[in-house]
Amino acid sequence: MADPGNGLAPDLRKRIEIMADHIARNGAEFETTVKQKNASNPQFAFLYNGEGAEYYQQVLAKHRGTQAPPVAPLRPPAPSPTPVVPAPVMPAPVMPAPAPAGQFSGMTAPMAMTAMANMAMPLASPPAASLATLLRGGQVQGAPPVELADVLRRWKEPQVLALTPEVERQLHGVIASLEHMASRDAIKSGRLWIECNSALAPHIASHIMRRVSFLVTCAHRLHVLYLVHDLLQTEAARKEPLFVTGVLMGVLRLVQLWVDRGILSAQEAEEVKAITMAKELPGVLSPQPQQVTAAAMRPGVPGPSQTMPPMAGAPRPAGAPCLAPYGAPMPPVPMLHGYQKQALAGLQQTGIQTPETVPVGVLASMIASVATPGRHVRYKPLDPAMTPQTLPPMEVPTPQLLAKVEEFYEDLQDEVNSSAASKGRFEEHLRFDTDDPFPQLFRTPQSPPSIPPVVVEALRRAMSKRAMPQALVFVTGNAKKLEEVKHILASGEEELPFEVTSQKVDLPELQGASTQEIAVQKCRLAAEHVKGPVMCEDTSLCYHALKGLPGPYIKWFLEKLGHEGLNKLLAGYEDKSAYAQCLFTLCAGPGKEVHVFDGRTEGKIVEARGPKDFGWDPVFEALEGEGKTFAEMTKEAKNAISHRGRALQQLRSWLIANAASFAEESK
Ligand SMILES: O=c1[nH]c(=O)c2ncn([C@@H]3O[C@H](COP(=O)(O)OP(=O)(O)OP(=O)(O)O)[C@@H](O)[C@H]3O)c2[nH]1
Ligand SMILES: [Mg+2]
Repeated sequence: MADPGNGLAPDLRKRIEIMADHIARNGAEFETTVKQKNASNPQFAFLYNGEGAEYYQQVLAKHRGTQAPPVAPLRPPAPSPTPVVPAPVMPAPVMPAPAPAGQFSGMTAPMAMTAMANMAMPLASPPAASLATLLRGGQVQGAPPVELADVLRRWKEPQVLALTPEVERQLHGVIASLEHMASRDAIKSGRLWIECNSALAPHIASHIMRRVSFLVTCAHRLHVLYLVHDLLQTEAARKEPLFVTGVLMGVLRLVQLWVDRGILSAQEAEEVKAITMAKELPGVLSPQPQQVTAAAMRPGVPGPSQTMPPMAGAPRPAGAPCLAPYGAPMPPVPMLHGYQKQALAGLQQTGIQTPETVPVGVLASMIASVATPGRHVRYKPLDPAMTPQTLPPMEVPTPQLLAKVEEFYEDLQDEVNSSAASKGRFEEHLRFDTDDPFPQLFRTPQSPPSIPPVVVEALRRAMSKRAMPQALVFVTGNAKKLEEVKHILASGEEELPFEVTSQKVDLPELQGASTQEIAVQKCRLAAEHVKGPVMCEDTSLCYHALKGLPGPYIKWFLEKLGHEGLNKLLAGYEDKSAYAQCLFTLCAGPGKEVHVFDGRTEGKIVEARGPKDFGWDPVFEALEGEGKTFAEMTKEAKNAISHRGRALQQLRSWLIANAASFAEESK
């Protein structure tokens, strides 16, 4: 087919393309107005089937994703028999669209949260004005005109105050808890946390905004949005909202931003604004919700219950975490191209409408409801059936996690059994517990009165336990070492402030490096492997006559030469002395500092005596061993003087002295 644009003057082509773009974005009323304004302008004859009309229809159809209608033969514009009253047009945006980076900084809490609605979902594109149709199920009458330019002039960006690292860390935890699922519990505890920190609400909201920009999956964004939704709903149900004031202007500005970005047409924005300004929430939706929904869904586009793809421009490499680690530099802001609207599928709308029964994109009306004095929104907690979850398969809870849950419920039960006493203690904690690792969480005057103190206390205790690492993993491939380490730790006077578990991993060991370097490298690998706090050890047997050899390579010497060979190595030397060295290493997690603890025992190499179940024990006679080889000694006697016992004793003392900082480092 011939290109109808061929042969047109370049400037006419350009004019046509620009006009088609504007009209496609701004809708039918915009087109009507432009036509009326240019009825006698030959430069826009293509609007009236004049020169370039076919090309114009083609470009327009391309923008709208439809087929171009056939163009009628050239004819002059028909004079209108009656004067046509121009339809209202959206005022031209007076604010430039902000750059993507930092676009949400400086917003108030609710505004920032509203903006999240904007960012939360890449959705299906309903037909034009379907958003309004879904919202209203009929005409919105009497919406007062909004002087947008005036609103925008008066609206000021609020100052953003920094959060303390501790609060930011806790917020990170709240967001991370929503990565896979917006479970009731996760939403509820997230909301309680924000409420407990309501004095910092605007700060928290802007931080949520910042972090939400970097969440890779839309499911995660959506879940954070549910948290915000729940928070606002709870706020709305309060007589005196904690922090939502002066929201309306922010909402209006956001609507304008949505128009600027092509998310809403001018027509849709006008209707959203009308709803935001309306005195009442819209009534019951259309009696045929299924039909509305079907019309709003585009075939082939995943519905809310299906898996949504990650945001455009932010592909997630396999296995990469959804949430940037706390304190990590943020990656570039994902582009927001591709955001489109969608209705929630399958909503059965009956009875009084609450904001939750309205598709998520309608946060504007929710917030306006909250912000307007005297307007009350019925609170309805999140219903998982109404909140689509795009979940990866659930991980099976680890026995450790289950044990912690068990412990929590035991604590709770204890508290219920002695509630009077616990109440007193709870109040005491509120005032005096300066060691509380989560002070902001439980010491604010606005702790919700609805939470029974026993629950808060149990939660506080559970959380302070969480301040310690769940487990310190001893990584070794050597069962005999593990046996000795367990024995040494169990027999110590002071209990290690960490629960030591073990993982059997044969880690590769550096060659040609010093014993110290080998041990440090081994521990780093272990921390990477475990992704958490670890301890390791590396044992050497060093002959003085051989200037420290075999040293860290004793494992391979022993394997190839056996006990006899280990003796023969010294055949040509008078000096049979040697020392056993154990380097215990400790690391709080991947990339963290490795602490080294060096334990040594002097002795000499002798002919094998005693049980042969552990390494070179039968050929090593310690100076303090009263003539016995390590193999001939009891476990207790060996551990009391052994290289391992000594290194582990140092590690234990260090950990006891540095428990809090190590626990902090391992988070
Ligand atoms: O008689 C012994 N008394 C000990 O007290 C002792 N501690 C370690 N060893 C042996 O010395 C080599 C060290 O190598 P090593 O530190 O790399 O250990 P490993 O590779 O077996 O385990 P790990 O590295 O996974 O922890 C290995 O052959 C160990 O069996 C010992 N022999
Ligand atoms: Mg080894």
